[in-house]
Order: sequence, then structure tokens, then C-alpha cells
Amino acid sequence: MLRLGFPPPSLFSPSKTPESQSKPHSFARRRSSRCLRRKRGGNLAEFKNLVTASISVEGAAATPTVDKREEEFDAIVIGSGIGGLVAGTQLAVKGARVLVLEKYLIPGGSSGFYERDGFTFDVGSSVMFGFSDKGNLNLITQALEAVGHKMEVVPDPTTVHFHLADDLSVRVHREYDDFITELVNKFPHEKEGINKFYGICWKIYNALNSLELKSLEEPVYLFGQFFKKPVDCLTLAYYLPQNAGVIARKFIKDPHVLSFIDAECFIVSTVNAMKTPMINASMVLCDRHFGGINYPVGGVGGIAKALANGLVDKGSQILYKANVTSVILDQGKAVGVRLADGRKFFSKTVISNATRWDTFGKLVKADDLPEEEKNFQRIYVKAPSFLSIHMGVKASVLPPDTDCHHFVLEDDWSRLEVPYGSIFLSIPTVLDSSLAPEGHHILHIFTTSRIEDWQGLSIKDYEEKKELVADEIIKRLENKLFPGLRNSIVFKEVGTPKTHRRFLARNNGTYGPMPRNVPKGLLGMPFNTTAIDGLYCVGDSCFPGQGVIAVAFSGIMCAHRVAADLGLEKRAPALDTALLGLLRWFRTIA
Ligand SMILES: NC(=O)c1ccc[n+]([C@@H]2O[C@H](COP(=O)([O-])OP(=O)(O)OC[C@H]3O[C@@H](n4cnc5c(N)ncnc54)[C@H](O)[C@@H]3O)[C@@H](O)[C@H]2O)c1
Ligand SMILES: CC(C)=CCC/C(C)=C/C=C/C(C)=C/C=C/C(C)=C/C=C/C=C(C)/C=C/C=C(C)/C=C/C=C(\C)CCC=C(C)C
Repeated sequence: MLRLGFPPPSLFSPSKTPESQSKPHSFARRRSSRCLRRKRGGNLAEFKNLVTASISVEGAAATPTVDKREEEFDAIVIGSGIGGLVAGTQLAVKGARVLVLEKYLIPGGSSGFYERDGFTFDVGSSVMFGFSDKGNLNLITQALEAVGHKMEVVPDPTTVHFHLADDLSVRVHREYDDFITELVNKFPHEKEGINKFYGICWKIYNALNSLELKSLEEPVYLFGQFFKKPVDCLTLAYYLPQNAGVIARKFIKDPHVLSFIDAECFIVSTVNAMKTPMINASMVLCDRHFGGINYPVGGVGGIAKALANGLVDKGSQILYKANVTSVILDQGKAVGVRLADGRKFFSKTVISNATRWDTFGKLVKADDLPEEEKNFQRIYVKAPSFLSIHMGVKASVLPPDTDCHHFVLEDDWSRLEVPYGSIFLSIPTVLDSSLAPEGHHILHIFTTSRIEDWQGLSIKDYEEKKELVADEIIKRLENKLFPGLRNSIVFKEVGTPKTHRRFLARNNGTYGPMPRNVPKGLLGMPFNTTAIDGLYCVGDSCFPGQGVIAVAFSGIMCAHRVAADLGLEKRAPALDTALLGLLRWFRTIA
């Protein structure tokens, strides 16, 4: 069966919005009961919790408008992406009363899931960092543990198989030595440079891994870490303003190796190594070998479901179909939110998991954009969105031992960052066959694409263009990797940047912020506090940026800073002013 669209397909037409669907609630329940029948996709108790959470809060909110200040929460979180859920659950664990408001029908945002014809698709990436059982950087594991959940995972033997220009094929093996041996075998003359570059990545990773990770905006913690681990903190402070490309160029001369490192960085930052902060590069280039990439059994969507259930278990609430349209300000302080249906909720603090462009462009009705946000927009622009193709195929089309994740850049290195230039492909059924009907695999294909390409088209032209562009991409994969691919397709849905904008509520469907020019590493990236008292941001437009593990860290940092401001964690108000002022100044020089 061939279909074009995105979850749910009946909603997908350029003129409809999620709010205009007729029976979203029954859709959510149907989906829940279907999931209950799945063998490994989640257990009954989990799903009861999820549905009850939604019903109980909706019940509470059934009164016309909740606008009495005595109904106050400690924190309202706008959005249930992994950033919002981690912030919410961490606060709930510390004893705060949290309300998460999600526009869509299920939690997770870009890390959500959807089901069609027996296939369970991850909405976005299936490459999960931070999901191991060791070290301090397994932030997904830790976020789940905090609310008493543990997920079964399947270790991925190969993080990604690169198929690059000039017939360069490199497998990033789970074992670091196997990966380095393979790379050095391709470029023996650069053995020393390769070892030095990845060696520095390890130095940074080990420093990160030695710290207890909390808010860098909270001075008691930050100075405490400097006191306990001065060398590691100074190492991080030294590399904070640096980018991977400059460091790679100190040791490596061969342009092909440098292009390979560009591709390594691009898949996690959507920009080349010259623009990728060294700390972020080190984090991903090492975590994949330290803890390894591990795929959650039942699909990535299980992480958000477990966090949402954990939130409720800890006495907090989550409300779906809750589209926040504005943050309520009282004498310049954020005190609550207003929903599209007129309801209002009040809280001591408000945390936005919407992008900063949406938070300050739509949700906050301030006369002027705060200087802080002007600075953010001076340094960062919206990264492009994606064209994504979710397909079900006959298993016979894949050769035995096919890797789970692939990155394809066929002939021309210079096309790395060009829209549709390179192709990401994940086949999660290689690791968890329960995601597809027997004898089938899932192919999730994505490539960068800009919203401008999809605007101003009639519905017919839009649908035809989707089909055409998707077909080109599939043909390229057929030529490069899997002969016969097109004839093996049993299911296909195509999402465009407009789809991402609609269903993930992300400005222009952006994947997150990317530096406008060469940045000073991570120095210019804002943390969680904002220029508005009581309003915090979390997610990928906060330090350290794009990525599920990155937004999980942002959630941990945010919860710590908010908890300190709520009096649930130690704080030192005099030091706060000094540190926050200093960090603000750093950002202006970035
Ligand atoms: N696009 C991909 O391929 C993909 C896939 C998986 C993970 N990721 C990673 O996840 C990161 C994003 O995670 P995140 O936690 O920052 O955010 P997110 O975009 O995943 O989630 C934000 C959530 O907030 C909700 N929301 C936004 N505005 C709202 C409003 N006004 N009212 C109510 N709800 C609202 C959205 O519906 C969404 O569920 C990305 O940087 C990316 O690295 C991306
Ligand atoms: C404050 C000051 C100034 C100073 C001080 C010093 C210090 C102490 C510092 C510290 C720091 C820290 C702690 C930091 C941290 C950081 C972190 C954690 C980071 C992280 C990061 C992460 C990341 C970035 C990630 C990302 C990822 C991603 C994006 C992924 C993606 C994926 C995909 C897309 C897939 C692909 C696919 C295929 C190939 C198919």
C-alpha cells in the first residue's frame, strides 16, 4: 500500500492544522489500545497511566477556565519533547508540582512514534546516545531511572556505515579500536593525525564523564565542581569556545580525512566540522564507543512514554491537545500560560520546550525582543528541516548483515550541506524485528530540506512534488545500496518541512539552531534562564544544542536551575547575579 503523509495521514493536507481534526481524542485512545496489544511495545500498566494522566488532567481542566491563582503549579512545561519531559520529571522527583502541556496527542515531539499497518515508526532519529549502563553521560538511562523506569535495549554493533564520495566506505564500529583501525587502513599516511584528533576527543569526553552534570548557571554547583575536579573543569573551559574543524586541521592534512570528519560532524550538527563545537563533537564521537549506541526495544517512542508515565507516578500531570498560545506575564514576570481554547493555568515558573524562535516570536507578547534573544538570533539561524520517508519493505531486499544506520553522499564532497545532497537511512528493524510485520523491514530515510521549497504550492502540486522528490531519493539508495528497493516497498509515507512544522510545532520545521558563521564553540549558546523573570527555555535552542542526549542534558540543567529558584535546591542569590551576568557577557563576545 502506498500512502503519502505523516501522522495521522488523514490530517495531512497543507490547509489543515492539528487543532482542526474532528476526533483527536478517540484517535489517541485507539492508538493506546492498539499499543496494548503489541507484544513488546509497552505494558498495560504503562498505557493505563498514560491515558489516565491525560484524562485526569483533562478532567481537572473541564471546568471552563482554570484561572484562579490558588490552582498554581510550581512549574508549567510547554511541550513534551525529551527536553521538556526530562525537565518536568527531574522537577517532579525533587517534589515540585509540575504540569506538562503538549499540543499533540502523545508525548515525545521529534522523539515520538506512530503506527501504520503493523509498522511502528520512530518519528525522528533512531540513533540513541546516552543509553548505556555506565559512566555519568548516560543521560537517557539516568532520566528514566530517576522516575523508576528502565528500558530493555539492543546494542548496535555499528553506529553508522558511511558511504561517501570517491568510494570511501567506513563503518563506525562499536569498538573504538576497530573503528580507528578501519579508518587508518584507508589513510595510513594520516595515522598519527587521526589518533591525535580522536585522542583529544577522548580527553574532553573523559573530563565530561568525570563531572556530576547539573546546571552551569547555578554557582554553588559550578564552583563545587571546579573545587572537586579542577583539571577536568579547566579542560572543558579551554575547549568550550573551540570547534572540531580547527583542531582536526592542526593534526590532519589529507582533505579526504578532513571531509570524513566533516561528515562525522554533519550527521549530528547539520554543519561541517569548522562550525561544530569541539565539546559536542567529542561527546558524540566517543559516547558511541564508551557506552555504545543502544536501541530501545519497542522503539524510540517508548522513552517519552516512560517519562510521561514517570511524571504522573511522581504526582505531576501531563495534558495532551493543550496548545499554548501565550505566556501570561504579570509585571514582567511569567506567571502562567493561556491555551488556544481559552483555558489558563498558573504557576511559579514557566519552562518552554518550544524553540526559542517560537517562544519569543509567538508565546511571549513582549513589545521588544529581549537583547539576549537578539544576540541568540545574531549568532544562530534555524537549521533546515528534513524531508523524511518512512517505508515498509520486503525483508528480502536487504543483503544479510546490513547495518542499521547509513549515511550516503555519493559523488561530490561539496554536496554535504546542500539540501537533498546527503541521505540518512536507519533500519531499526535490524535491531528490533518486532517493529514490523514478519518478513518486513522499516526504512526511515531523511535528507535536509528547506521549507521555502514547499511553500506556495497547490495541494495537488505539493503532493506530486513529494512523490517526485521522494522517488529520486529512493532511486539513489537503490543504485548505491539496495538493488530492487523500489519494487520491495509495501508502505510509504513522506513528510516535508511543513509536516515537521505542523506536527512538531517547530518554526519552519527546523531541526534546531545552527551557527550563522563560524561560532566560538559553545560560548554563544544560551542556557535555560531568559531575560524574562520566571521564564526558562529547554530543548535544542539551549546549550548544548541539537540531539536527544543534548536536550536531555538541557532538561537536567533547567530542572536544577528552576529547583534552586523554587527553593528546592541550594542556591546563593548574590553569586547567582554575578554568574548569570558573567555568562551573559560571554555570550555577547561569542
Ligand atoms: N527531526 C529529527 O529527525 C529528530 C528526531 C529525533 C530527535 N531529534 C532531536 O530532538 C531534538 C528536539 O528535542 P526537544 O525536546 O528540543 O523538542 P521537540 O521538538 O522534540 O519537542 C517539543 C514539543 O513541544 C510541543 N510544543 C511546541 N510548542 C507547543 C505549544 N505552543 N503548546 C504545546 N506544546 C507545544 C511539540 O508538540 C513537541 O512535542 C532535536 O534537536 C533533535 O536533535 C530530532
Ligand atoms: C560555565 C563556564 C563558562 C565554564 C565552565 C567549564 C565547564 C565546567 C564546562 C562544562 C561543560 C559541560 C558539562 C558540557 C556538557 C556538554 C554535553 C553533555 C554535550 C552533549 C552534546 C550532545 C550532542 C550534541 C548530541 C547530538 C546528537 C545528535 C544530534 C544525534 C543525531 C543523530 C542523527 C541525526 C542520526 C543520524 C542518523 C543516521 C546516520 C542514519
